[in-house]
Amino acid sequence: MNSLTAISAGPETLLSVAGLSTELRTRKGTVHALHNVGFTVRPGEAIAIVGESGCGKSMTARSIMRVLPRPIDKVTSGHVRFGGTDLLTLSEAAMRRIRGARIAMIFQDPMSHLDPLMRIGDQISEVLHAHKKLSGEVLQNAVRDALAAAQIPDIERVAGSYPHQLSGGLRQRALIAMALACDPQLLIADEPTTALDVTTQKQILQLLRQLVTERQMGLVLITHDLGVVANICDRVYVMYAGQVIEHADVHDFFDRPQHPYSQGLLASLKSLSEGSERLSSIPGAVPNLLAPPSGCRFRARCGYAMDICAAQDPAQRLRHDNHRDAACWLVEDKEGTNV
Ligand SMILES: Nc1ncnc2c1ncn2[C@@H]1O[C@H](COP(=O)(O)OP(=O)(O)OP(=O)(O)O)[C@@H](O)[C@H]1O
Repeated sequence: MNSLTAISAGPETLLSVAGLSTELRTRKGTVHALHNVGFTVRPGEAIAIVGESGCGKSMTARSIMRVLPRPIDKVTSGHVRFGGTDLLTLSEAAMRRIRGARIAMIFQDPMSHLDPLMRIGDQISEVLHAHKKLSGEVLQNAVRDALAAAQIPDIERVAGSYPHQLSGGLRQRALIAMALACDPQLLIADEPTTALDVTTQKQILQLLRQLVTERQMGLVLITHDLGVVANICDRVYVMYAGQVIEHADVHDFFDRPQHPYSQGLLASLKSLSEGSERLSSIPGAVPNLLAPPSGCRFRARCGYAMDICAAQDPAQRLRHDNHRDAACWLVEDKEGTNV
C-alpha cells in the first residue's frame, strides 16, 4: 500500500478498508476486479457505494466478508480493519464468528438467502443459537425482538411462515430481522430494495436509516440508484472499473460532483426524475477488467480527456483521508499532493 492510500483509522472508525485489491483467476484470464479500493465507516454512519453494473460494488462487499465467487483462484490484498483486527488475516473459523454476528449482510433477493424449507422464526432461532448460544424462552423472546426491530407487523404469523408465504417486502424485512438478530455493529446491504415496489422501497430504506441512528450501527449501502443514496446516506463513494474514483459528503456530492463520471451519473438521475423523453446516459461501456486500460480507466468515455489521462492513473493520488476527493486530473489538488 502506498502512503497516499493510507487511511486514518481513528477510534471513531468502525471499518477501514485500504489498498483493497482483488483478482479472480478465471479460465479466460485474470479479472482485476478491484484495485486499491479504500473507504471508512464510522458508528452511526451510512455510506453508499455507487456505480454502474460491473464496477466492483458487490466484489468489494464480498472481499470484505471473504465470500468471493469461485473462479479457479482468487487473491485479495490490502487491509480491512474492523474492531482492531485485519479481517484479511483471520482464520476462516474466526471469520465465521464475525459473519452474521458482528457484520451482517442483506441482499437484493431475499429468496436466495432464506431457506425455503424452514419457517422464518426457526431460521432466526438458528442464527441466534449458533452465534449467541441462546435457547428456550430467552431464544424465543430474542426472535420476537429481532422481528419487531425489523418492524414486522404480525410477528407470530411471520415467524410461523415459510418464505414463499410472504410478500417481497416482508421477506426483505425477515432477512433484515435475521441480520439484526445478533445486534451487528456493521450492516452491508447489497441492492436491498431493487426488487421491491416504490412504496416498500421507501419503507425499507427508512427502516435502515432508523436502525443506523438508533443502534449506532454502521451501514454500507451498495446501489446503482443515486435516488436511494440521497435519502439515507451520509457519505458517498463512487466506483468505476474496480476503483473508487470519488468520495464526498452526500450534500457536497449532489451539489457539486467533481469527477466527470459522477457528473454523468447525476445527469442520468436528473433526466429520469424530470421525465425527460430521452434518458441521458454516459455513452460507452465499462472497460473489460480482464485487461484494464492504462491511465484513467474512464478516459475513453470522458469528454474532457487530456494527454495525462492516458499516461498516468489519477486514482493513484486519491486520498481517502481527505474530506472529499476525486481521481481526476481536472480536479485541483488543494492538499498539494499532485504528482
Ligand atoms: N464469478 C465471477 N467470475 C469472473 N468475473 C467476475 C465474477 N463475478 C464478478 N466478476 C467481475 O468482477 C467485476 C466486478 O463485478 P461486481 O459484481 O462487483 O460488479 P457490481 O458493481 O456489483 O455490478 P452489479 O451492480 O451488476 O452487481 C466485473 O468486471 C465482473 O465481470
